[in-house]
Amino acid sequence: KRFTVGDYLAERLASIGIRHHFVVPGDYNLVLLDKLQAHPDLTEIGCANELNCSLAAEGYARANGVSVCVVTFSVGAISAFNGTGSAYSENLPLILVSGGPNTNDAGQHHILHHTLGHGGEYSYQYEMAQKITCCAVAIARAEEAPRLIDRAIRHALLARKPCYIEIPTNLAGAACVRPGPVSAVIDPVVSDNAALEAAGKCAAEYLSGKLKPVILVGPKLRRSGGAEAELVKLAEAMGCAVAVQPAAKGMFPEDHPQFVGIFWGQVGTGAADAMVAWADALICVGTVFNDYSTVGWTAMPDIPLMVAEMDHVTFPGAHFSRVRMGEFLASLSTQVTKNDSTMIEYGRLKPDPVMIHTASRNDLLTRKEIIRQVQAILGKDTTLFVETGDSWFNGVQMTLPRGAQFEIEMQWGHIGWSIPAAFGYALRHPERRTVVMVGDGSFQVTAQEVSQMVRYKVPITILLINNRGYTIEVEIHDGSYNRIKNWNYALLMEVFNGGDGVAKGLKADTAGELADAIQVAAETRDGPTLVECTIDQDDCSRELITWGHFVAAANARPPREGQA
Ligand SMILES: C/C(NCc1cnc(C)nc1N)=C(/S)[C@H](O)COP(=O)(O)OP(=O)(O)O
Ligand SMILES: [Mg+2]
Repeated sequence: KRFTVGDYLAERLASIGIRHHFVVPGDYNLVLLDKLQAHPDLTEIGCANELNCSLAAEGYARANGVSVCVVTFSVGAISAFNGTGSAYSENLPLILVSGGPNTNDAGQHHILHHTLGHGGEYSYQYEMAQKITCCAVAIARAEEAPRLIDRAIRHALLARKPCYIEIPTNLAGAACVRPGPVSAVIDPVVSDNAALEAAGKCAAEYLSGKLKPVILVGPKLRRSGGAEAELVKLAEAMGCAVAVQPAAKGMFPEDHPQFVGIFWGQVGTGAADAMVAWADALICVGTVFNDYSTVGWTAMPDIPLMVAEMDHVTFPGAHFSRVRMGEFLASLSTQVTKNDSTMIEYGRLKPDPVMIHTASRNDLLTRKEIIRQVQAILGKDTTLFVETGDSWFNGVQMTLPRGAQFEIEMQWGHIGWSIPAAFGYALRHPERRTVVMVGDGSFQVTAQEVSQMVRYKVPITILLINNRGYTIEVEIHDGSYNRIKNWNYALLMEVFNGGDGVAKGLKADTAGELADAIQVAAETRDGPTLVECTIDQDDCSRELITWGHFVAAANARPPREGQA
């Protein structure tokens, strides 16, 4: 049997640990899909559309570390660019593979279907892909496939960013040599010893004489290839307070005695805001200070920072390249001296879930009651996905028990991300309980992927918070455009079952109905359970209103002199 370009790609994908590939077929990629499907370690997962396909791959990369999405040229890839953008901004190595035109058509003024129809060059997609990936390759001859495929995949793994591989429809089945050792693609970059040592000395200087050091954890702690264990070791060597940015929730254990809460300005939790403001030294690990995580730039640390990133460390007045985060944290934890002055009584988190009043069964459902009931089901094997919307604030306020995971897409913030992303994630982690909190507006964007959860029997609990519209936008700046057409969401499961599925769609208008629905979902392992939770349109968190005000103010800043 001839070994082909498609087989080469399949072999590489399997050898870097991918077990599921997300696809939407099209005549530019059918032969390629045959080759991928033929690989014994790869399972083909069909998606309803390419936006969902790319977002499912984004979610899979959260679980697996790397993922692949395979689409057809132009009409497919341009939708998949959105999930690729999410992977880029969320630092996830998603491999975007697109079928491409037959190599005989380029430069012949042939007008091809699915393309812009000008009969000219067909490199526009590859050029667009270069903007949203760390490495884009378009294979023009089978002989160059191994070099280009290996280069793209290695770049993605090292940079923790998506890459792009374009394979013409008539090359997927062309003869190709077999891949060499996979170590050539996956071997990590290690620190430069001299830089590592110098960075350690600089850190000791930065910390010496400081009275109140605090560690601030950001999302790139995990996204940089996981230095979470080293971070706990450093924190325990110092004994100081540890605050966590909202997009990093769950990356430091919340039951740890040094955890002081989520640092999100005045909408954070516990003592985090006060402790970060009080610190005289901040060790920032994988932090991202964007407009949303700083509450419209109102919650920015105002002291000189020490920042550890995936492959460099910076201090006030010093920068050290090729210092890997994990190695730096590990070496630092052997050098620092204990300084637990920030572990004051005020900082110790009180588990506040008990503070929420328990509604009686017939009470109309409220946001707080939903939080209370979801908090009660969080366990060591739960992963909670929180969608853009008030679900961000509801989820951030929950307390994660040891082992519970939290997934949020706070940099890209694409409403609807959570449905396909949770689907991709749960395929890779069938042993975990995946729970999604998603608003009605977001759900309407990618609802089709629930049918794939039914098809692949993925046990996900979807808590759809129906507050009749785009409430985040209402709090930022209201208008008619924030109203949406209400659906009968619970009935959708009948539609998605299509006569042969068994998934359940339940409606919860009262506290009792929610409790019953959560119980049904907990017992359902052979497919998703959708619970439509009805709450009042104005029942949103105080934090959303505060945050919305400051984000609106940041958006409204007048143009600078000469910009108007
Ligand atoms: C429309 C938009 N953001 C703008 C937006 C528009 N388009 C995409 C793809 N992503 C986005 N974030 C947002 S946050 C809605 O309030 C979400 O509504 P919903 O899911 O219903 O949640 P809440 O009611 O809790 O806000
Ligand atoms: Mg809503």
